[in-house]
Amino acid sequence: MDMNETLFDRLGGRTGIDRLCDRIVELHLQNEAAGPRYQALDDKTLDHARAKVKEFLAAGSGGPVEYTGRSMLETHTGMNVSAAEYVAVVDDILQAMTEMDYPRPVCDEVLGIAYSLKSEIIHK
Ligand code: HEM
Repeated sequence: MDMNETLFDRLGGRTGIDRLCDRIVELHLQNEAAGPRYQALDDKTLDHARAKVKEFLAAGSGGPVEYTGRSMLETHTGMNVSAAEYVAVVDDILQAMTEMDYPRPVCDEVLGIAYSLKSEIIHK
């Protein structure tokens, strides 16, 4: 592995990240635990959230992108997201990455980012 390559590059740049996030949101919509949260959104709100998630991962993985969305705390405050919903969302991330054949170390890095955000998202 080229250690100079950013996570953004290893995710396939913006093309790979956009495709990955599309699949993650598709899985969220079908998810038994977390699905209702996303099904409840109107198309415009869901499209907006999907676009911001792409930007968030592109910026957070070291890509040449600025995140212009709301903070994780601000976004999820008032939702009272449960720990079970959180696990369900992280499961979808791993499933999408596995389907897309990302190497395990790349999956682990993304899951690490997801877990690092947990306290900003659940029970808020
Ligand atoms: C790794 C964990 C997560 C990340 C990185 C994440 C990221 C984001 C981002 C970037 C947005 C859009 C922010 C904006 O509009 O400016 C968003 C919105 C949203 N997230 Fe999360 N999220 C996570 C976990 C969750 C969980 C566990 C749930 C609950 C099942 C959830 C439910 C939602 C909903 C419903 C919205 C749309 C809010 C709205 O605009 O009304 N998220 N999330």
